[in-house]
This record gives sequence, C-alpha cells and structure tokens, in this order.
Amino acid sequence: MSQTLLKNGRRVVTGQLAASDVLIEDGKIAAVGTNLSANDDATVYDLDNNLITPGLVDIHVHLREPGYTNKETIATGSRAAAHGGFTTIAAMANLKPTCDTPERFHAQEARNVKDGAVKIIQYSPVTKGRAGQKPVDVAAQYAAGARLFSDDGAGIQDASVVYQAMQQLAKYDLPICDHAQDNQLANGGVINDGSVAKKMGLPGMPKISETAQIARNIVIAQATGAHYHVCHVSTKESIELIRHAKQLGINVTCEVTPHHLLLADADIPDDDAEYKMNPPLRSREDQEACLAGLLDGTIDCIATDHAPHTDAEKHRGFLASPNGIVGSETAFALLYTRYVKNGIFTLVELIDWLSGAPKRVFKLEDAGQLAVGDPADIAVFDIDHQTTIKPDQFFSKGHNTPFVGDRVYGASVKTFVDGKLVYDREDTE
Ligand SMILES: NC(=O)N[C@@H](CC(=O)O)C(=O)O
Ligand SMILES: [Zn+2]
Repeated sequence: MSQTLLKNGRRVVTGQLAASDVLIEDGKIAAVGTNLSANDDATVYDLDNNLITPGLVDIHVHLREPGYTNKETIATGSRAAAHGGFTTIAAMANLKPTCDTPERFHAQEARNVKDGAVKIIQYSPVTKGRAGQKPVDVAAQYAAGARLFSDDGAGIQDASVVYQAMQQLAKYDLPICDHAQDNQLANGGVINDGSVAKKMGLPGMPKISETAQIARNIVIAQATGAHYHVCHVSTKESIELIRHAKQLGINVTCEVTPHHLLLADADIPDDDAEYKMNPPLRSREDQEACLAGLLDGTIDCIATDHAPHTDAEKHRGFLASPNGIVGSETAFALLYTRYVKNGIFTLVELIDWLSGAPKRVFKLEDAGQLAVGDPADIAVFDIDHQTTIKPDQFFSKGHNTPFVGDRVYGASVKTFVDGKLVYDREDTE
C-alpha cells in the first residue's frame, strides 16, 4: 500500500477555513481531518497552511492536437491545466482531423492518455467533420466512449441538423454542448456590436447572433428531451432565456467563462487582440448579468474556454487575429481575487462552480471531490500571498491573455491526480 500524507493544509469546513490534513492511499482519499498519521515510508508534504480543494474540473478547453500543435499540444495544455489546479479537463473537437469516427475517437483518447498530465475527457463533434451538415453516428461514438458532444468553435446553422442530433443524443442521455452562433446574424463581427465597436471602427457581432440560436435550440431540446448545454454564455438575454427554459422544466444547463465575468468591451484597450475571443466581451450590463446569473443558479458552472494561439497570430491586430484567450493557468486566482476577496461570492461557491458543479452537470464519475474513497484529485492554492500573472511562466504554449501583469491571490502550489503530484510550485522556483 502506498501512502501520501498532505499535512498542515486548510480546507473549507462548513463555510469556514479550518486546519486539515489529507491521507492518500493507492491513489484514493483515505482520510481527511486533523493530526492524521501515515506509515513510516509514506511520502509527506507540508502544505504550509495553504488551501486544499478538490481538483478543479474544466469542461471547455482547446488542446489543438492534432492539427495545430504550434498553438498547443496535449502535453502542454494538460500541464497548463495542472498548473491551474485542474485535474479533469474536457477537450474540444475543433482539431484537424476531428474525432468524428470511432477509429479517430479511439486514437484521440489514446493520445490524451499517453500525453495528458491530468484526466482528459474528449468531446466528439456533433456533426461529421464539424461541418454542420450531417450528425455523427451517435450510437457508434457512444460505443467508442464519447460522452460529450460539441461542434464548438462554430454554431450549427441548420436547425434540422440540431434536431436530428438531439433526437439521437436524447436516447443515450448525452449532452449537446453548443457554441450558439447564427453566422448570418453574427455578420462577420469581431467585437461586441455597440459603442465600443463604433469607436474602434470594427465590425460588431450583435447579441442576437447568440440569443437567436439559444432560443431555437431550447425549443428543439424541449421537443426532443435532450440535455442542451450552452457553452460560454455572454449576454443578459441568453441568461434570461435559459432561466425561463429552466423554469419550464426543459433540460438546459450553461457555463460562463472567467473573462465574461471579469471584463466588458469597454475594458478593451484600442486594437489589443489579447481581448479578442468568441463570444466577444459584451457590455458592462451583460457582464453584470453573467455574475447575477451565476449567483442565482441560472448559470451552472464556470469553464475557461482555454484557447491558445501563437504570439504572432495574436499580434495581427483586432481584425485579423484569431479568437480566443488562454485561461487554465489564471482562472482560480483571478476569480478568487476579484470576487471572493471582495465578498461578492464565497470560496465555497467558487470551488463548487469550478469542480462540483461541472461534475454534477455532466455526471463525471472519475473526478474526485475529496470524499473518502474518491480518486485523490486535489488542488492546493496559496490564498495569502500575491503573485503577478506572467505569461512567460505559463506551461501553455499560448501567452494570449488580457490579464498579463495582474496582481492576484490564489496561485497554485501543488496539484495531484489520482494521488500523483502533477504540478509542484517548488519545481519552478
Ligand atoms: N473561444 C474562442 O475564442 N476560440 C475558440 C473556439 C471557441 O470556443 O469558440 C478556439 O478554438 O480558438
Ligand atoms: Zn466556443
């Protein structure tokens, strides 16, 4: 029996921080409490009063392999996740080639297992080639192990394709995770349509390009009984629609990104593409609605939408740069600093939105929650000292973040997956 003892940490116990140790045996949580002891040959880590949380779960990341390994690889992206305290991540299927057949899906899962520093759940695309024309063979993808389905990066334009896909997915109680975007209504916009777009002279993406598709797909979810999950909600009206659908008993869930909680279009410095992503940063009112939606339970969980790109690509100006920012290595600290430290929400809520909630929404049995018998998936954060966000210290190949230079509390100290140390700040000091 191999034992690891985490000593002198702190944990949230009934809403308060309390001293805590964790004993790990053979990769599982064996005990959580104070003054725990272990065998003489146990590995012992002194956590120095830092915060112990369940390993975080990020259900929306882009790992780029195969197809775009200049931006990220499974190895770098999963190490970035470990550095952020994430022990389970779900990887989107906008890859080249995408994993739209059982053979490709198996090959992708094998790559994920071989190179992943953390647990990786692979999304299957919803449609063949992510082309939005014809659904994948859901039964075959399910048999191959696919449990999450998304064409993320693109909205599915044809309602009948969504209808067919949801009919199939509903049979297996599988979620469709939707990047809600009507391309005609999006109208080639690169920034939220509004006064900031006008001031910068950039084509705006109106909010209805998101809300119109959400409304349509809610109706299709109602008709089919499928679990409809909206990726990265960004508008007040999207949240109102989802709130209403939930009240009607429709099986709808959604996620919000840290950046849509932290920033609005008015925060974008002129022509800085580190602030360019899809959906775009919306108005301050939308940002506030995202926070309110999270607080009232309309928004189920937080996901980073970690979307690495090369420096060269992101330095082409707002019009020509690709959409997306990295998020794995900054999510916890940014949200802890802005919202928990300022008393807007609690540490318990933040930990739940970043671990328990996505686990419940997607029935992720392999992600541990610090209960005895669970896999020892554990994150350790330093919430007492400030650090500076420095992209050159990221494990991700992507340095594209608008939060460079931010002073934050909540840097990651150690991360364990199945009891194995996958990130240790001491290695980088
Ligand atoms: N979010 C982004 O801005 N970009 C994502 C695609 C996506 O999630 O929409 C990407 O793959 O780069
Ligand atoms: Zn997306």
